[in-house]
Amino acid sequence: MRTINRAGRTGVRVAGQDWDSVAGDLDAYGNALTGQPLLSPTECRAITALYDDGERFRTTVDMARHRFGSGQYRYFTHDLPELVRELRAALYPRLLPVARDWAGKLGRDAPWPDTLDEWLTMCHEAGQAKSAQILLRYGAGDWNALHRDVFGDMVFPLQVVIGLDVPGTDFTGGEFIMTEQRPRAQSRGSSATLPQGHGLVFTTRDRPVRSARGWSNAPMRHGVSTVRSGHRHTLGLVFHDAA
Ligand SMILES: O=C(O)CCC(=O)C(=O)O
Ligand SMILES: [Fe+2]
Repeated sequence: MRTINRAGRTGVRVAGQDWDSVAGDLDAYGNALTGQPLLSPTECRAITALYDDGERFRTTVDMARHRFGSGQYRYFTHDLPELVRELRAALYPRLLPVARDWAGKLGRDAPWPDTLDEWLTMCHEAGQAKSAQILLRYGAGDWNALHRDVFGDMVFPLQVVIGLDVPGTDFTGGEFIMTEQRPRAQSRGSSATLPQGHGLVFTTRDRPVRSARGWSNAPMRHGVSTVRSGHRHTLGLVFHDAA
């Protein structure tokens, strides 16, 4: 795709985000929008156009068939588009301080090395060797059930979804939604509309929340509310690989 030569810009855009603000929102809500786009509208359209290029993907999931909701998503092969590879590698070290901080608060090991490549080698050696990067396509009536993208013991605690369409113009409905299961209490919900090209960083499995005795573990789930009209595409970046 033509964006290949501009892939270096992605690293610049990742570096230009206000990561302190992202970390603050992650601590408060378990999810955080990037304040600035990670992808230009042209790049968003180029990635969306890949959806119909079957060679790019290792598997296609019909969400209704698995009772995951309604709609479709496709797992990229390891031969990721340059832009996607660069984005994932640039995001990993930005999320690492939060991952390590959360593990410390929960009294857990923090097995994640400084670079994504080293972490992926660990995933592969542990038997999680398949690409987990996905492109999702939702039409009117489609939705994504509340879930967690965990494929085994190797888990990076944060992931990123990037909106590829313009909400309100290309589609209506289709909000990103999250629930936080509070210790010994009812769950809290949150939602986000993803502006085109913007990323939403969110909790993969669980996160520390303050409790009377220090920190408790709050299980989190994410999904997408029903798309009312149009089409909604997203790029899902997960930092561990799949089994
Ligand atoms: O389409 C979305 O906003 C969320 C997709 C999703 O489940 C993910 O990226 O893990
Ligand atoms: Fe997901």
